[in-house]
Amino acid sequence: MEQLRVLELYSGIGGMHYALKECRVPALVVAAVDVNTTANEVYRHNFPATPLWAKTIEGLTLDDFNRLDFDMILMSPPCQPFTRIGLQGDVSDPRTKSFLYILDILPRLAKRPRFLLLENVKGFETSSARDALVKTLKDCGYSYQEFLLSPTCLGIPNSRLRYFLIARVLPESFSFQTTTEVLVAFPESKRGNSADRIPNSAPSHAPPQTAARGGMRGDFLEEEEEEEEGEGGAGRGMGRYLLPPKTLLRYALLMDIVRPSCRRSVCFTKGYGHYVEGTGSVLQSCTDAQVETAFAALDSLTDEQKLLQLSQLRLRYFSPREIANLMGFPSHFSFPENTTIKQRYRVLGNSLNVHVVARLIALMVG
Ligand SMILES: C[S@@+](CC[C@H](N)C(=O)[O-])C[C@H]1O[C@@H](n2cnc3c(N)ncnc32)[C@H](O)[C@@H]1O
Repeated sequence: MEQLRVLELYSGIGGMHYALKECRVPALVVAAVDVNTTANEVYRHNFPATPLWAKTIEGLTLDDFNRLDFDMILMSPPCQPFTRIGLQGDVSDPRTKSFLYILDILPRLAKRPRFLLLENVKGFETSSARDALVKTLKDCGYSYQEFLLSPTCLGIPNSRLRYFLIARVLPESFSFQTTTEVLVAFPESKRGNSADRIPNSAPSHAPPQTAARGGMRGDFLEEEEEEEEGEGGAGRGMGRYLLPPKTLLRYALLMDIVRPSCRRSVCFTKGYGHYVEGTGSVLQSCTDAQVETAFAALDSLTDEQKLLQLSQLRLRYFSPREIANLMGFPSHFSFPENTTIKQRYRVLGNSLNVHVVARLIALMVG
């Protein structure tokens, strides 16, 4: 296959770019576009050779698009207009404007891209934005398939249920039978191509199949460096991720606690490390202690006693590196030194599972 020219829209920290590399399709990202300064710094740090356009998508003209002469669009438009906890502003939310602009540009391009992949949150599938996308694709002569997939379906111990759509320009056809239903698992390829083999052959940080057996330890977690910790355990090593006393007291009962041997964790979102409820799991780093004992009769204790009891578990946040591991970022992915921990959580929370998208790209082009 000749090298595909890929346009990465809403590029963030480059989750799509890593997925493209992982699936080993000969491809070149001809431009990545995003307005977020922090995300762009991380992107540039990891992909210094890729042209990064730090501007709004609505700011690109039809000529700009045509000059890029691309074969594939990979995109993750902002998801807030479609989330359950958002206001579900859908197409009337100003954050959907750039996406509608892309739909307006697509039929007017000098050359229709052969492939298109979109990622968004669960909820997008029932939106008017999705209806507009599907209508545009049909009008422009694409076949498409929609999915709701979580990394757990690849044996990765992290939930992140997301909507995906892959499209291919007719008369080219997909290697699997498309359906109008939203698929919740990867379909079997009729061509017996490489889509199913990606996680085995790719140089990924953690082969999902071993993760399914071994839990998080070894494959996803960083070493605990106890000797580096300062007073109270909140030193420079992993101790810096310990939950502060205030958080322990206020939110202990609301947290999703996992042990290193666990094969699950909840979706990490952009507020992780800052807000506790519903933003991601916390890790019980001392496994000698029992959760049941630490939580026993908490109501009857003074704050001081509660803290003493809860601190046996050594509950800590997953580090940004660990979250990147769970999201399938390769071990050579890194952050610029000046990116704060809070910024790291934010941009990771906005990103995607690289292994899931790698599979989808392989399925799309296969
Ligand atoms: C869901 S995140 C995409 C994350 C990306 N796939 C990754 O792996 O990090 C959406 C991104 O779109 C960017 N964005 C939102 N509106 C934009 C616009 N109008 N033009 C360009 N970028 C935009 C945000 O800055 C954010 O980084």
